[in-house]
Parts: sequence; C-alpha cells; structure tokens
Amino acid sequence: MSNIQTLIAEEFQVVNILREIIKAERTKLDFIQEYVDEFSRVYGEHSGDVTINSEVIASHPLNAFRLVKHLSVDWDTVRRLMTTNLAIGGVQEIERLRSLSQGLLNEEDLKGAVEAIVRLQYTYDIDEEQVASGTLTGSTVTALELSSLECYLLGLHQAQLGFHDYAVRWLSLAWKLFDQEQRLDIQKSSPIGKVEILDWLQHSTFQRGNISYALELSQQIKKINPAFAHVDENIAYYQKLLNDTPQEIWAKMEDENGKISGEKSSGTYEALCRGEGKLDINVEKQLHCYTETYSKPWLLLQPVKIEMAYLNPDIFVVHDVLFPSQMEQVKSVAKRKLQRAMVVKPGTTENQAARIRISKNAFLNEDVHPVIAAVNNRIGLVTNLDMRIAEELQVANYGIGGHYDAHFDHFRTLYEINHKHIDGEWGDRMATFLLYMSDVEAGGATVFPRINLTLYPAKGSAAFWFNLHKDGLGDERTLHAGCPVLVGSKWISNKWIREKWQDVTRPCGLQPDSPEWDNGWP
Ligand SMILES: O=C(O)CCC(=O)C(=O)O
Ligand SMILES: [Fe+2]
Repeated sequence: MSNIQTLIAEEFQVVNILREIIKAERTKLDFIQEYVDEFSRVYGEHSGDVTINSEVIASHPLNAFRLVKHLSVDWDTVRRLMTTNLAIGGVQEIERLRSLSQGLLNEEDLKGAVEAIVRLQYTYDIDEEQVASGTLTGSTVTALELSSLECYLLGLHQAQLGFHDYAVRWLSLAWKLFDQEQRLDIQKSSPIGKVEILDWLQHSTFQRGNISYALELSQQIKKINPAFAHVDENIAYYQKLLNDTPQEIWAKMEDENGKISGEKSSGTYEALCRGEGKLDINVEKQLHCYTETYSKPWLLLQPVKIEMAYLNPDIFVVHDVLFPSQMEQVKSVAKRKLQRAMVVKPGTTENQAARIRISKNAFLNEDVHPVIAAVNNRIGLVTNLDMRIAEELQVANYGIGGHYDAHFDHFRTLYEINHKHIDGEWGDRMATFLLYMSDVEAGGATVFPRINLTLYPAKGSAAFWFNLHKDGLGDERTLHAGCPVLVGSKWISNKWIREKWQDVTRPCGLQPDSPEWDNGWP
C-alpha cells in the first residue's frame, strides 16, 4: 500500500508534466494555425488561385509587406516550433522521476494487479458486475467504474492463465459494456474492437466445453469481419466437433468444469475469510475474557487483557498491546526496509516473489530503533515467555489483494523430523505472537481452516497461540492463513518465540497434552 501511495503521487506528477506538454503543444499548433489563417485573411477571396491573382495581390504595398513578414520572421518561428519536439523533454522527465522510485512498472506488475482483482472476486464471492461498478459492499471508498477495455484486459489475462470460467465472465461483461458504450457514444479510442472481445470469448467458451456457443460467437465474428484470423477454421472445427459429438455430451463436461471451480470458492478458507464460519458450539460456550498479571509488579496497575478465541488448541487475542504512537514508529522504521516477500523457487536455490504470500516484509533488530526493543519487551511481558531466544520482529504490510495462503508457523512436521533438522539450537517456533498494527477496512482476516476460526485485525490487538503440542510435535490444528485485503492496508508484526529457555515458562511433557503447573497459558 505504501508503494501504491508513492505510485499515485508519481502519477499526479506525470499527469502534470503531460498537462504542460499539451499546453505547450497547443500554443505551438495555435501559432501554426495563425500562420495559415493569416494567409487566408490577407488574400481573402483571392486565396484560391495564385496564377490568376498574384498580380492583383502584389499591387498593394501592404500585401507586399505582409508577404515579406510571412516568409521571413513568421516562417522562422513556424519552422522552429515544428522542429522542436516538446514531448521528448517531458518523457525524459517522467522516466527520470519513475526510475528514482520504484523503477518502471511492466507487464508482470499488470498481471499481478489483475490477479489481485480476481483473487478478491473469488474469495469474497463478488460478481464481476459489482467489481466493475467500483462500489464494494462494506466500504465507503469507491472507484470509477471499469470500461469495456479494462474488463477485456481482465478477461484476457484469465484466459491466458487458463481460468476460463472467469475469462468467460469478464469477457461477456466487456462485450455488454462495449455495446453500451457504443450506444451512448462514449467509446474512447481503443486498440480493441468487438471482434477481439468475441474472439477471446469464443476461445474460453470452447475451452469450457460449450461448443455450440463457441460456434455461434465465431459466426458473429465472421459477420463483423469475414477476414478475421482463423475464423473460418474455427467455424469448420466446431461444426465438425458438434457433428461427431452432440452438445449434450459436451455440456456435461462444461458442468463438471463449473463444479470444480464453483466448489473452490465455497471452500472453508474462503468461507472463513467471508466471515461465514461457525464455531463449534461447545467451544463457544466456554470462551471468555479475563485479565492477567502473572504476579508481575509491572502488570499490577494495568493487567493484560486477554480474550479466548478458541479452546484446544487455545488461541487468544491480547488487547491493547502497544500504544498507537509505538505502532506508527514501527511502521515508519519498517517502511525503509520492506521487501516483497520471497520464497525459494521449487527445485532451485533461487528466491522468487511468492504467489502464496503477497506482502512486503522486513525483519527488524533492536539496533535499528529503540522502539523495537520496547516492543520485544512488551511481548515478553504480556506472554510471560522468555524472550532471550526469539526471532527478530517481522513486520509485514499487505496491500489490496495481498494475502498469505494456509501454512504452519512451526517447522517440526513429521516430514522435517525424518528428513532434516532445521530448527537448530533454538528449537522450533513454539509460539506465534501476531500483532495487528492497523485496522483493515474490508477483508484481511486471519483464519484457521481446521477449527473454523476467523480473527479480524484490530489495531493494537494480537493473536497468540502455541504451534507445538506439549511433547514438542507440531500442532497441525494451528494451520492458518491471511485472507486477501479487500479495501485498505494491513500491517502486522510477528514474533516467533522459540522453544529454548521456555522450560520454566511453558515446560514440555511426555504427552501432546500433558498438564503442567499453571503459568497462565495452556
Ligand atoms: O496475516 C495474517 O493474518 C497471518 C500472517 C501469518 O500467518 C504469518 O506471517 O506467518
Ligand atoms: Fe503464520
């Protein structure tokens, strides 16, 4: 989001430069127009035919004077104007501006932006007409509606990714808007026409198995442009397919495709992101809030406010963890260091920007700013855990569409134990303290798909849970995910607290759920 804000500021500067260029170009054209107009004015009705009238014209001294002025000084100015390219300076200035900040955006960035829109549409089950209208329920922020060209770009990208159901939806909308724009005569000059929309629509329609509709669309293309590339081959091919196998059989295939994609968005993860999850009633009955001091003098005056969000596995929400001013300091320190979250490219040692985790992250050590030590201390105080061995504070910022797919925070799955020892001397990530440093206007919940739990970000609150059973094995019920941000920007800080030194604060046991003496936590 902070990046998007920089980009918006840049876009304003770019448009201002372009306005200047347009103004200068207009002045230039006005002068040239004036040069031509003066000619017509001076010679009036005689301006049509030089051979007949040159003698009459030349006989007046004022005309002779004007002729000389026109051909000397005026022409010089016209020539100078016509040979200077005002745009080049502007373009150089724009490129300099852009290279100073993010670097120029490219097609990959556009793809990312398109994917974010479809991810939101899919997760929150919003139909494309609503997305395109620029108004989202639950948010007061609105945007200008999408044009047919923009809907076409969204559809085209989906088709290229092989998501033909979404491609069909967006391309159909592009078609509808195209006709509407034409009727209302508001079509902007556009590099694509109706046939391009119909062509991708017929392609994705065919891919989904609706051969008779793909044929109908191809016939419409042929009507508009009989010479359109491959249209005859497509028509012949679809006709042959339909002769060999009737549409009823293809239709079954289309239904199957539809079911697969339909099912996904009604999956647990998406339903939880939409807030449709239902907690187990027996768990819900036992949840309550309480305050805790761990008998620490520091906390006597202001005990920790704890809300139980789930029981077994126990998940807590700790309230009022930091002051707003501290969170703003953490964000401003982090902003200088945020980098796009990376994962290792499968089968290589290279890093690549992760699709499963779209956010910007930075690990902050205590040397970068005193506020980081204050935050670490506070986390130690409210969790009553030993903070000598904990990872550096990780700050993450998710922009619109930013998300983190379902994952475990701990390393110690059975697979890891059998194959390698990656948690070293510090032990595994015993607990996660996930602090929300912003409210999120819509979307961005943290969800636990195995226990049907949704936690909503609230600035200054933190989710806290143990990733390991008492016997040290990973608790797979802690699988969790960060839902895509629909409107707004989400800031979190993560503290992963390792096993080492916790023998007193949270002793281990022989059984996964060994009961231990009370230290405030399970
Ligand atoms: O963003 C969230 O809500 C979850 C983040 C998370 O699970 C992580 O960073 O490990
Ligand atoms: Fe996590």
